Amino acid sequence: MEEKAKENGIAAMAACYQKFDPAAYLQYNYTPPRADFARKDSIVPWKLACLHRAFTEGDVSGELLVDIGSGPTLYQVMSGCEVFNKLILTDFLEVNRQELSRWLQNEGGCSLDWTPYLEHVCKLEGKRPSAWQEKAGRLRHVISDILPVDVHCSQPLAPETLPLAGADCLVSCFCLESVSPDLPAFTRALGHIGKLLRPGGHLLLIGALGESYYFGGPGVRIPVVPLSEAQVCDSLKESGYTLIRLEVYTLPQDMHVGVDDVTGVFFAKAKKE
Ligand SMILES: C[S@@+](CC[C@H](N)C(=O)[O-])C[C@H]1O[C@@H](n2cnc3c(N)ncnc32)[C@H](O)[C@@H]1O
Ligand SMILES: O=[N+]([O-])c1ccc2c(c1)CN[C@@H](CO)C2
Repeated sequence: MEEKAKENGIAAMAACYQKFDPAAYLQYNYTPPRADFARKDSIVPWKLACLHRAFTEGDVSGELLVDIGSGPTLYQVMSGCEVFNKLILTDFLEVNRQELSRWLQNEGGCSLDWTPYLEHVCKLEGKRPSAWQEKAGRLRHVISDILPVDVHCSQPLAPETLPLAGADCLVSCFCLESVSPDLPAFTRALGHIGKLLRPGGHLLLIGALGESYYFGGPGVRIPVVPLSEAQVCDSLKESGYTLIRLEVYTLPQDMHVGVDDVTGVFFAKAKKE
């Protein structure tokens, strides 16, 4: 595809995000039924279990963890914050970075109460749920920056952000396929973020399968690259990763809540070659 068409597709996606509504997005995806800690088949507990296992099975280590496309959410780093001493959150939109900063400053005004998430991850770690306050304190202690990011740039973060060797681990959830105009752009973005990762570092990637759109707020319809498992595996391989594990969650009927047409969620643990 010639350069102008690529640029137009990326610009169109950026325009879609100008009306993204963090509070609505959190309401749609991070409250019951999709985030129901009493249900074994709820999506968020499944994601937290995948992340807990991936961060604690012994092969992931280092100093710096970077979350690409954090949005207004924190669940994705609640296990990783126990393994890394420095954590950088990133997002394309200031409204999301501001939502994260409000939580970090602990001065109220957050759109979602993360306590049930912190309690659930404590339980996964064999701690009593009331240890959630220590976990919140650990998370606030290790988050060093909340920075702008653009995965369509060959350098998604400002160059001085990372040590020369790169990050030791990346996590990215529901970002690349939700911000790319097509599959080639998704694969290019995967390559761009891979350059932030040191050789031998790990990528933990969560994303939507079979999704063609989602609502990022009332009436804010955002197109998504509909991915299959095979396409995820091919894109990882093409972008210089070795796949360690791919897990798939298929949505039960009552997890379809009218905010998207996602059919499944994938969790990939991969290593940069
Ligand atoms: C579907 S949300 C995912 C949020 C969160 N990671 C989660 O797990 O729910 C997609 C995020 O990608 C961000 N985004 C949009 N364009 C982007 C770009 N070009 N590069 C990086 N992130 C982008 C949006 O601001 C939004 O926060
Ligand atoms: O069920 N979930 O936990 C969940 C969380 C976030 C998102 C989805 C599902 C599906 N749509 C994506 C945007 O492409 C965002």
